[in-house]
Amino acid sequence: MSLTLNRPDLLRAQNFIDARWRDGLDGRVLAVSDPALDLDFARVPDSGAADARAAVDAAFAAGPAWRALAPRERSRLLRHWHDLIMANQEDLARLISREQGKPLAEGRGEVAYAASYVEWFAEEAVRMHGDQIPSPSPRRRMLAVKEPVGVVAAITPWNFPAAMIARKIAPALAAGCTVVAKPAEDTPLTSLALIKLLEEAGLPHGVVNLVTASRGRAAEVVDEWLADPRVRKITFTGSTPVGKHLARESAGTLKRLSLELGGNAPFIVFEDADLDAAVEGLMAAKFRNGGQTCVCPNRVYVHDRVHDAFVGRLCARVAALRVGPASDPASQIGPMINGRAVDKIERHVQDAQARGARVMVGGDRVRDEDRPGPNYFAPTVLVDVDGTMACTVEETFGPVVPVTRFRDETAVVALANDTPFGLAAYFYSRDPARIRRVSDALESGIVGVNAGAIASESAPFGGIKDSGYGREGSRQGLEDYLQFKYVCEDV
Ligand SMILES: NC(=O)c1ccc[n+]([C@@H]2O[C@H](COP(=O)([O-])OP(=O)(O)OC[C@H]3O[C@@H](n4cnc5c(N)ncnc54)[C@H](O)[C@@H]3O)[C@@H](O)[C@H]2O)c1
Ligand SMILES: O=C[C@H](O)CS(=O)(=O)O
Repeated sequence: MSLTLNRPDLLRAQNFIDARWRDGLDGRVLAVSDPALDLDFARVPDSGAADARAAVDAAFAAGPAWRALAPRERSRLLRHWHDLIMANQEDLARLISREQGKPLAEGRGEVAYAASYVEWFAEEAVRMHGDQIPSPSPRRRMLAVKEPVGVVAAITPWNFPAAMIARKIAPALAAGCTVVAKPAEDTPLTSLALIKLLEEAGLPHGVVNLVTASRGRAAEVVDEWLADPRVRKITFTGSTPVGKHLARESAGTLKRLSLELGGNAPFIVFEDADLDAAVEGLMAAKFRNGGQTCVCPNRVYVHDRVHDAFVGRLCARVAALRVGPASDPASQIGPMINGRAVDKIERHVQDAQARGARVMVGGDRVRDEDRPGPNYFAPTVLVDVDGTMACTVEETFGPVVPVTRFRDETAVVALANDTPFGLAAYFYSRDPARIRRVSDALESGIVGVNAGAIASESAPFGGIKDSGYGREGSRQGLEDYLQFKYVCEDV
């Protein structure tokens, strides 16, 4: 099925380096597949080290002029980019849904979410205030000046192909940095379209450069950036193993790092919770993007006293979810990104069942005339889940809700924290003292209290422990692209 765009020129097939759209230097190409049918529908360059080097050459050369540009001018470019993104929201949503699989309504929502980061940092660009330090002597002037870190390498995942790259490029540009970027091999088209719009917004030559590469050549491209001393920062969103690899390999040139990694979020329903609110919060947090979200609940703990009532209401809502392709406006759960993802989800469900869990809803792949592709999995609720099961230890990254009973607050908080990860955690309670206790005790970068939809450009997004470090969005998000210079002047 062809991809219909109001602006066909937003479907790009080349890298963007030094303000030129160009093929990969060795001519190799990467097919882009539609997860709904597992069929290739587009081609982009399968870039290598030479393309990566050319991107850094351009970004490094563009650095001084971009850094010297008045912050208000950088802000104006970002505001124009924001306006162009929103003016092309439908086309960008279609690209997201086609290459990533999420329902079109979610694609539209992601475009607006991505644009909100661009708008936020258009506003922050003119607020990069340093400090004048009180001097011990009238002859001495002491300043703490904020300066851009320099060339930034941005590497992004497939699950939010617009939002993840927008929330890296926008603060980098606001801070006065230049950028080389590589999107995930499954979803390069959205990033390329966003760069096309950034070019139209007036991006100067070399300020942002994007190369695409296959999974097999991603390391070749990124290793080039890791070894290049001109690259001063890596901002990465993706799996923890790759994040740890980048941290190790960037040590040679002591780059700054922002790592937004994997998660294993607990979702706790206490006996005093508003059960309807908790069900709606779980539905919002769990089934966004079919569960392919780093902050989605991966473990659900429900107090024994309300377990059966909660599970009954939850199962009714989950059973009603419609699974299907983005081309069906009624779809609420799209295909998973690829066969590897579906295999992992199936492995988690079968492992849980083998260890004693019961399937209340779903539990299997879905494939029929309405869902002809191989990448659909039914929204699933498991009960009698325990900590020996893979679905509670590993990030499932799919539409599976594993439910465990608990009776004691201290014990359930210990369970919630019993993971190497620490990105997001959620709980529902109407007891103010408990809300304070549990918010303080949970080991995660983000805590949702009686709230399932927590993402916002104005909040510091990021994790602790094996979920990484650094923050994206908020005032803090700009600091990751800045460094202090202490100026001490005797007059
Ligand atoms: N914390 C967050 O904000 C956040 C957001 C989205 C996804 N994630 C995590 O990402 C994972 C799923 O995304 P994914 O499958 O794209 O992750 P991934 O780590 O496999 O890939 C992420 C990016 O890294 C690149 N990459 C892969 N191997 C590489 C290597 N050896 N060297 C250099 N680059 C390499 C990929 O091409 C891609 O662009 C999940 O664990 C999810 O939790 C985290
Ligand atoms: O998948 C990870 C994303 O960062 C989630 S969110 O869109 O920022 O909530």
